[in-house]
Amino acid sequence: MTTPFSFSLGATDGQARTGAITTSRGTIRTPAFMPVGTAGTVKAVQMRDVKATGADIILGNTYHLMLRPTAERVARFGGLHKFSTWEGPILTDSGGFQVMSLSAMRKLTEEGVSFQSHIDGSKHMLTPERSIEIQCLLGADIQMQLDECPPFPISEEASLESLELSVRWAKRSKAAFEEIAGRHQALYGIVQGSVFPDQRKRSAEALQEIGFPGYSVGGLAVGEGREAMFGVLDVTTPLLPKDKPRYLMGVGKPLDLVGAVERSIDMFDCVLPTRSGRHGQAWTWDGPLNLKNAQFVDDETPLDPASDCPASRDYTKGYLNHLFRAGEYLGPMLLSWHNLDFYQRLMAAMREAIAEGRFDQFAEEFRARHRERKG
Ligand SMILES: CCOC(=O)Nc1nc2cc3nc(NC)[nH]c3cc2c(=O)[nH]1
Repeated sequence: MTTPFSFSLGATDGQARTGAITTSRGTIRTPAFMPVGTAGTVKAVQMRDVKATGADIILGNTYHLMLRPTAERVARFGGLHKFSTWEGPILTDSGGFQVMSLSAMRKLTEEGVSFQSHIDGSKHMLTPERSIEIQCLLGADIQMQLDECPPFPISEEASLESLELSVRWAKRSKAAFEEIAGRHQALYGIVQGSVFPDQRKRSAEALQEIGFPGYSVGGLAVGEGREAMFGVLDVTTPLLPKDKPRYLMGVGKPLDLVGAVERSIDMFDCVLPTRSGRHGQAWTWDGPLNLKNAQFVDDETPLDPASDCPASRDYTKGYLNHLFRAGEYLGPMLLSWHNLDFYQRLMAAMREAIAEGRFDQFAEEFRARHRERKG
């Protein structure tokens, strides 16, 4: 655990950029997509297969793991890497977003968030300090400050109050992190301010005052829509230091990823490839396919013959259709695996296009080909 966290910028092409994040557990090629490993598992996909798709880093959720099996038990197993057998870098969230979206009886105060577990109703308190303690017990290489993700829409004054709280929690998170984290670990600040440009500026400046090795853009992908999200990125990313990674949380569909890379985002996480895969939706260069659809019953072609991922190359759409109609476990397993492989191929294609100075052309061709809705 000696290699300190560092980010080196590679090629740039307009606002888009490539880079490499060095951690003590390996290098992350950016722009990067992080498969979501909510409860210490990327649902229905083995870690060796997640790695085979090209993922350099996965995400773990503090809220889920603190409730079950608890952070202390994961620590007794040697941390989340050993427990889950994922040997590469792990990023954990701070738990705030999921407490607000999953737990019951939650009460938010200056101190933190008290809530009842959605699993067994047990009472818990998440403070900036406790969130950092949990993320350190898990052994996360990249950690998040505890923040408040405001609902959308929200009034300007309520949004300002929320971002000010998140800034105070950023300070407390960093103080706690400096007390107990290792030099190989990094803590990101989270920019809030909803859809208000002046508030995004205020949040970005306040966080840089505190100083972080990376910055997340929070408060997005909460129903504001693609154009409003891009609009917030247009005003926010230019305010952030160019030599530090920018992470857009909870995003997104392939067209969201392309548009956000175009607006200089370096890191993404989203449950979409795995969650939609479990329900029969396959993501492809031409757009999403619902493999349960009758049109695929006799389809003898694979999802992507050009891929080296067995799930994309070795199975016909007709077989996948059959698996989902029969309710077979292998259906969600193969489609989650394929979707993760497609997402990594998209990220690799974007990294290559940026490095070769042809990202605009790539984005234009992708947007022309990738039909999100039929017709
Ligand atoms: C992943 C690290 O996140 C945090 O610790 N806080 C945080 N998480 C978010 C997750 C989000 N997911 C979506 N859409 C699916 N939007 C999100 C926003 C946040 C956020 O503001 N703050």
